[in-house]
Amino acid sequence: MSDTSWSTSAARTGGAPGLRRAPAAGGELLDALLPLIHGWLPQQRWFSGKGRPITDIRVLSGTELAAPAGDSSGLVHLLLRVRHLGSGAGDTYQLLVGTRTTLPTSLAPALIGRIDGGAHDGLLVLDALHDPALAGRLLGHLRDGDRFSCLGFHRSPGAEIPTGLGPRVGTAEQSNTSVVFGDSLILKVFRRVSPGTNPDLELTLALAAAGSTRVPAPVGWFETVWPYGDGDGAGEPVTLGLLQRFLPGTADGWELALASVPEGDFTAESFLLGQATAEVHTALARALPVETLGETQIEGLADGMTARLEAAASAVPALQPYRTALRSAFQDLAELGHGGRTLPAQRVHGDLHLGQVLRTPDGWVLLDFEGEPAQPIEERRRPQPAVRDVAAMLRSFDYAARHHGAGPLAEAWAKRNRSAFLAGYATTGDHDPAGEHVLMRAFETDKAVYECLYEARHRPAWLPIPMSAIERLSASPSH
Ligand SMILES: Nc1ncnc2c1ncn2[C@@H]1O[C@H](COP(=O)(O)OP(=O)(O)O)[C@@H](O)[C@H]1O
Ligand SMILES: O=P(O)(O)O[C@H]1O[C@H](CO)[C@@H](O[C@H]2O[C@H](CO)[C@@H](O)[C@H](O)[C@H]2O)[C@H](O)[C@H]1O
Repeated sequence: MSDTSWSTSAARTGGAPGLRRAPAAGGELLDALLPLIHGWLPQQRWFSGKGRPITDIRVLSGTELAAPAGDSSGLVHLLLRVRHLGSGAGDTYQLLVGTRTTLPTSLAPALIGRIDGGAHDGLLVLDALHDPALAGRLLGHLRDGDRFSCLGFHRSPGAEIPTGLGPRVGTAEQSNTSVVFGDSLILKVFRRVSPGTNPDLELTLALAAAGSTRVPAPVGWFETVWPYGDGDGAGEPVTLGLLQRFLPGTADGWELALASVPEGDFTAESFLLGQATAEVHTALARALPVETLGETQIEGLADGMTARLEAAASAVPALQPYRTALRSAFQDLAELGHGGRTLPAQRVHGDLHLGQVLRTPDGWVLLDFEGEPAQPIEERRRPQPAVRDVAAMLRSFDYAARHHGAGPLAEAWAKRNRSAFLAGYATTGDHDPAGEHVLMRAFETDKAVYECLYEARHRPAWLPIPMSAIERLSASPSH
């Protein structure tokens, strides 16, 4: 299949990447697209730089995905480096941009803008994932295992990708964009990307290969090569999208839990969720490398948590009064190591919460193994104590309980479900985290600190939820 690509420079041009081999038409199209994207990008839910003025948008790579004969619409894959006032290297975003000469009314919400002047005057530019025909073309590339320059599409061995599946974009508030095809498949297109295989792909493939049914089966993926010619990550793979089986008619744990707060009985589900989490941990520990953390590594873990606390406290003033008390949770963790304790570490989910689990008729399924989106991929791929996920899920019960306000009933709901989850985990896992007070307090504190920063940035009205945990955790010593 032919392709036109505008790759990035391998050479250093004043420290910044630039375009190499830009065919006149391609370069012109990119020049015309960028001003439109500049205005559109900050309005997207997945754009993480909201509120910070954009100083610079640079095309790291632009690849045209050739159209089938007779199709006049264009499809261009872009990796864009966006920099903000006062920030360093910036973030890299993935866009799939469609071009059309006319636009049916139904596609109006997908419109990014209209090119005004030049060789492409009047061309309509749209978010291709919201255009069913263009999204269908992407699925076709996955089916056929196509390659366009560095952009490679893959179908999992033995997996089938049927034709004729109608696409629709998922409505969930997301960090990425997912397209559901005919209630059979779901394609998650990662929006903010970085060098390295995304753990969502890596762990899903590993779990499926191990025969686990606790993740939707991976069906395909597409990737490229990190387009910087120099510096960190040069030449590393970059995961761009993951196609999985869609599980229709399921409800996520957040919706189900909320429906039972504060008086309903959700404990049987929480117990099963604890079991499912432990099963996934066991499978991950068997399938992927494990480590034993000794004194120095445990100290490093505790130092990392302290550093996160300090960074969060500078950004969220409400955390300031609790800094000393919270630091003690991390000091106690370091003391475990000094006292000769070692900790098993393994690959984990990394951002487990009730919104990341689906209840199917056969039980709970875990989604989105990406880890915390703000962490570098290298960090997210590091083996860690499995209790990180356990503590994160406990936080989620607290969130659900307090979603409609605090009170004794909400508190009792959280307590019941946290205990049931821990009990379920202990019956299936190889250890009982409930007895690990120091570990649990350190990881729960670390998560609540992360949540304060997350909420302050994304949903300030929710900040009181993690802040109430901060109050509780700072008042309760580990011993
Ligand atoms: N395989 C699937 N089957 C059914 N629904 C899914 C599936 N994968 C994701 N979803 C739905 O899409 C939502 C977002 O998916 P997720 O992987 O968490 O994306 P993001 O990383 O953008 O948050 C989930 O909460 C769930 O409701
Ligand atoms: O789902 P994402 O991978 O985008 O994760 C981020 O957003 C989550 C919110 O959507 C956030 O989770 C926090 O809020 C949840 C309720 O909305 C709650 O269940 C979680 O326990 C709480 O941490 C997550 O932290 C963030 O990384």
